[in-house]
Amino acid sequence: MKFGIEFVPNEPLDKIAKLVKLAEDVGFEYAWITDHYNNKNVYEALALIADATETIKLGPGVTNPYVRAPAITAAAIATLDEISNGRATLGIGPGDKATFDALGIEWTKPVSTIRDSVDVFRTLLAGGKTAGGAQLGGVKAVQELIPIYQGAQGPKMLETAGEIADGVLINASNPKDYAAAIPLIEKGAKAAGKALTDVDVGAYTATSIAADSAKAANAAKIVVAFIAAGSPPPVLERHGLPAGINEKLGGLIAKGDFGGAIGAVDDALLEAFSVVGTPEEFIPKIKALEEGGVTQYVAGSPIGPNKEESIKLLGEVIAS
Ligand SMILES: C[C@H](OP(=O)(O)OC[C@@H](O)[C@@H](O)[C@@H](O)Cn1c2nc(=O)[nH]c(=O)c-2cc2ccc(O)cc21)C(=O)N[C@@H](CCC(=O)N[C@@H](CCC(=O)O)C(=O)O)C(=O)O
Repeated sequence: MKFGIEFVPNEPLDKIAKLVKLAEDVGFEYAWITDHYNNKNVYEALALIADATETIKLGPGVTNPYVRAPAITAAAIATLDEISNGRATLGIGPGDKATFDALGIEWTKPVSTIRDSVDVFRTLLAGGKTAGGAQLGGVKAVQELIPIYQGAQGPKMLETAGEIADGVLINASNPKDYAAAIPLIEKGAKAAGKALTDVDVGAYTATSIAADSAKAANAAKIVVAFIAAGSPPPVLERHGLPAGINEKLGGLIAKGDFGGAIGAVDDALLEAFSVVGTPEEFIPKIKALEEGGVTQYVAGSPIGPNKEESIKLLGEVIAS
């Protein structure tokens, strides 16, 4: 199992860079930085992280082909690859409607848009020219392939990821979600003449680890509340959760009653939408994901009550 870690660039970037260096030191292989317009810029964050680290692979987890033209993303990732001495990875996803509504961007045909953007990335990153005549010049044409990972959850997106991407990053924390996703990824991989083993299946989880189990669980509750609120009925059914819990949590969140939302998150919701506990409790949970076909465990927000402590504890899990 490979290990990755996610950071949201909404805190001081020098602090994030130090935490990524710590993650590298304890054995993490990938650092994924989220990309939302209302946070700090993903590429400036990645440049600082590249400068602070030596071996960890790093990239947006995930950007999208709507807020930046694919050629701009290709130039940004080629630049990151140059300044990180060949450690760049590119995570690309369809983004979300709320973001594009806020930015006045029309969000159409996400599957074909992702597919077309990956074509542009591969052409430009290999030093080629697109049909429209775009070509990277100022950055070293990247000879070796920069791995392209696709953020995906819907069935069509999962199948497309299996077909066109080197990896997939799935916002899910429970083996039941991978039991549903992996056959779709495999179908897409086979359509491209690949095997499932050619695709790095990344579990982009809501992680919270601490020496004290209850503290770990409590730190995850607000994140789980948001995930559950955004989960469609079929996902609730998959996890045996009560119908309407998404609306209930969504209502509490919408009126700013975060205490009420946290209070409504029980063990069943934690089990469905996060991986929480002590290092000893983590090991079988990660094993279960690995047996379910996950090949990269990505420790996503909140990571734990104290990020630095939690990264060190995850290092114990990686070493086990
Ligand atoms: C578009 C959507 O795809 P989805 O994969 O479910 O999108 C949910 C998320 O993956 C998407 O919002 C991501 O951008 C969210 N996301 C992030 N989004 C961000 O904006 N920033 C991030 O940092 C970020 C990180 C991230 C990490 C992992 C991850 O899995 C997702 C992440 C969907 O509805 N897909 C359906 C329908 C697709 C569809 O619209 N099909 C149409 C159009 C077909 C066409 O496009 O040609 C049709 O069939 O007619 C499907 O896959 O079946």
